[in-house]
Amino acid sequence: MFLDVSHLVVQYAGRARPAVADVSFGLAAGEIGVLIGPSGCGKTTLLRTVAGLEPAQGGEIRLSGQPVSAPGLQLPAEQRRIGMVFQDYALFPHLDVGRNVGFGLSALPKAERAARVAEVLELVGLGGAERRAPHELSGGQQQRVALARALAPRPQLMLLDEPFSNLDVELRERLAHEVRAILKAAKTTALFVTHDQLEAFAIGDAIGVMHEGQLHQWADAYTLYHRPATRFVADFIGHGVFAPATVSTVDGHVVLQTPLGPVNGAAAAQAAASLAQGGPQDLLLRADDVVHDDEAPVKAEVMRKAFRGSEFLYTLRLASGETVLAHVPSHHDHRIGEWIGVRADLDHVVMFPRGG
Ligand SMILES: Nc1ncnc2c1ncn2[C@@H]1O[C@H](COP(=O)(O)OP(=O)(O)OP(=O)(O)O)[C@@H](O)[C@H]1O
Repeated sequence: MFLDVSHLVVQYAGRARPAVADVSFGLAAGEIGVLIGPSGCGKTTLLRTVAGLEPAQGGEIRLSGQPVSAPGLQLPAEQRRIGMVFQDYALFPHLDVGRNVGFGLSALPKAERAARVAEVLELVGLGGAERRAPHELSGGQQQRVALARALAPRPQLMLLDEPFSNLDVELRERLAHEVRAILKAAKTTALFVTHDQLEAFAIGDAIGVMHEGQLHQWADAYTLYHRPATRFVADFIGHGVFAPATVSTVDGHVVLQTPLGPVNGAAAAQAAASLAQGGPQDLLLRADDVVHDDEAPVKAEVMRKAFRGSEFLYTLRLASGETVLAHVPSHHDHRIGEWIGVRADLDHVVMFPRGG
């Protein structure tokens, strides 16, 4: 692994619990990792510790095989060859774009510096912008200049902490894709922090979900969504609810009972196997497991709806009183208070012990 974080512990003085608690993960060279989690879960602390801006109390960080943080060792930030783009990492307002980008290149001869500045500006789509002043640029362009400035000295690792959080939603989504392309073109290994799932999915080769200092899962987006390792990850990623999982045998077949009616087949067999391990369990019902079907015998009342372009996210209440969420194509525009038919369409089941 190019970046190797192993059993890392970071605890602020006077705090009862560590901000980062026994966290381990790795990034291969050229890979982009994303840390995601609710406010206060320790993402920024972890990133700052990798950067060398916070001391670790335990564990090890290796960069390209070399320990940069270990018991008795904390390599200073400036010796780690790490580039950083932070939300509040503003450009120098009195320097033009070229001087901003060339800021970390003072060791290079003038001509080489100018060539490298031109090269990274080209990379971020701002070729020829050297003479422009930061205030003449849009927020998105300024962040691309900040990215160019961080990339210019050829860091071995890039760290980005919510670099788009001051920008509007549409621009954020576009920039997320652009930044991924730029980092890939620069063949840079990068670790990115966000609390926005769509941003994480757009950027990350691997995504780590953190909660209260712990890393619950480190996996690609597909695995996080479909095979969440813990109940917290299942709840945090995507839209869904938990319902009690029970199986029964009907005419010799195993049937999974859900609030949306019985489910047969592979999903039922999988649920039965999981329940056989003992103890009550809950079944995750994602919004895309709940299908609107006028013919379905189970009806649900539309409580809320959020328009998302191609689909609605409906919040539905069943006659049994339980709430479920459903993604429904947006041409099915039902009124609040209307009752619509719903059924479960489970490809596989995700279950966790109750109360876990
Ligand atoms: N300098 C500090 N001194 C003491 N405690 C701190 C310090 N910085 C952060 N903390 C605490 O450490 C925990 C993790 O904070 P951190 O900023 O790493 O979380 P985060 O996931 O990045 O949150 P956010 O998304 O809100 O930025 C929180 O409980 C926070 O209050």
